[in-house]
Amino acid sequence: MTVLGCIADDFTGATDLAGLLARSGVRVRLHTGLPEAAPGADTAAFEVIALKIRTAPVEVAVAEARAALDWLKRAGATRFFWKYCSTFDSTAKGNIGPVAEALMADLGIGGTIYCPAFPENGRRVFMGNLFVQQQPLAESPMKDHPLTPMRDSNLMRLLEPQVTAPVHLADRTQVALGAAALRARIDALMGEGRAHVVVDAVDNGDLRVVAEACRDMVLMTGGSALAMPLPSLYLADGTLSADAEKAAKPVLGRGAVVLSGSASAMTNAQVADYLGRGGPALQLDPLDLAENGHGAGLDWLAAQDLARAPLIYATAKPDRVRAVQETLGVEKAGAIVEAALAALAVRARDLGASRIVVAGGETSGAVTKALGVTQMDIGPEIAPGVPWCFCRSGGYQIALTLKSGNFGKVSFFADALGLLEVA
Ligand SMILES: Nc1ncnc2c1ncn2[C@@H]1O[C@H](COP(=O)(O)OP(=O)(O)O)[C@@H](O)[C@H]1O
Ligand SMILES: O=C(O)[C@@H](O)C(=O)COP(=O)(O)O
Repeated sequence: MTVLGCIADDFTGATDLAGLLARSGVRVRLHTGLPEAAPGADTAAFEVIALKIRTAPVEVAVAEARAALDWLKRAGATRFFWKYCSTFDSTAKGNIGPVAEALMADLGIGGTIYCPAFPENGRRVFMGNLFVQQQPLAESPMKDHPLTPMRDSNLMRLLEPQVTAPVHLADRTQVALGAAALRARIDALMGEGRAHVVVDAVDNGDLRVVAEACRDMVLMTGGSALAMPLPSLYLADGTLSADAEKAAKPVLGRGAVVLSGSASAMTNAQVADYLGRGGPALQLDPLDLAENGHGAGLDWLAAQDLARAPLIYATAKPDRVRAVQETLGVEKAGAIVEAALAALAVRARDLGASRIVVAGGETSGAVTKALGVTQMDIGPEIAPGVPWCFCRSGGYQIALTLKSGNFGKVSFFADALGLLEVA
């Protein structure tokens, strides 16, 4: 029986959430996209549905999230988690707020909480302001994100234009009073009407207090780290019985490929590190892709020794990305790169790559869809929030890791490839 039904707004975010829940040893099942079949009798305690709605039009995002909620309800879930990015990636239109309000309406509830903090990756919320390492969000590299540039650090100001009900803050002084006092404060802030409450958290201890205070709420929203304590809280209070079924480790071949479509500061550093190791690499130029398609990339890939894990990347510095976007438009530039990397992933798999490393949230969504992956088991964690996932694609058993642009150490690509045993 499903205890918690989770909806994630992108694919990297979903593997992040599933990986953190799975740390507890409970069974977590990840669906990429809305499952076609109705829930069966074998639902996992934690079911995660990965959508690709972070930058979708609001109506599309809301419709898909509501369909996912309906599936999770039919799986037996009575509590739900809406997972968005730890850097609150969204625009004034949404989609964090509109999806939360649609879920609240469908669940018949008046309020929910918002806490994107992910301290292990340097995301902390203090007095309603989101920090990335030591920088306020709007001064961090997220200010230059190609699709959702974050130009304000204050979560209340970011959320207000996205919702119709009032936005409040339960700050760290209230979190410091412990779970019971915090819950009383949140309930008071929510009052009788509809309301949204941003909650501070600067470390995992704070997140445990917030999770403990809110664990029986019908809907919680936040980053993966807020959900992380829930399995142990549910095990402790008997909501969940111990169920430590783990994913079986598949035998994988030596072929691998690294596909990078993230333009984040961290991914730029990771690409530079991997290039420095001297393996085969191909840089994609979006302007060239727009004019000539990605046939040349497919030919290049076919000539590579996949045991050397070639890197194919569109990753570029912000000024280069901006120049491309000015020529092609933001959406078209993104779509062209995503389509090329998705096609290259399919070709790499068909050529024998059984370990596929993908960098970038939108990119991961495009690649996973093209590979026809519908369900994944969670394997070992390469870095906080980035597990290897095992799945089937086109008749092949593969391992896929979907790395958020900002996650992982500089050596992430080599770390990932070094972690799994190959035949
Ligand atoms: N050189 C480039 N020029 C323009 N757009 C790019 C370039 N490289 C990547 N992109 C696009 O930028 C977006 C990056 O988003 P995403 O994959 O979600 O990465 P992140 O995880 O860093 O947010 C994608 O749509 C991708 O196709
Ligand atoms: O919460 C996070 O930071 C991640 O799980 C996440 O959502 C990453 O999104 P991308 O940076 O777009 O990969």
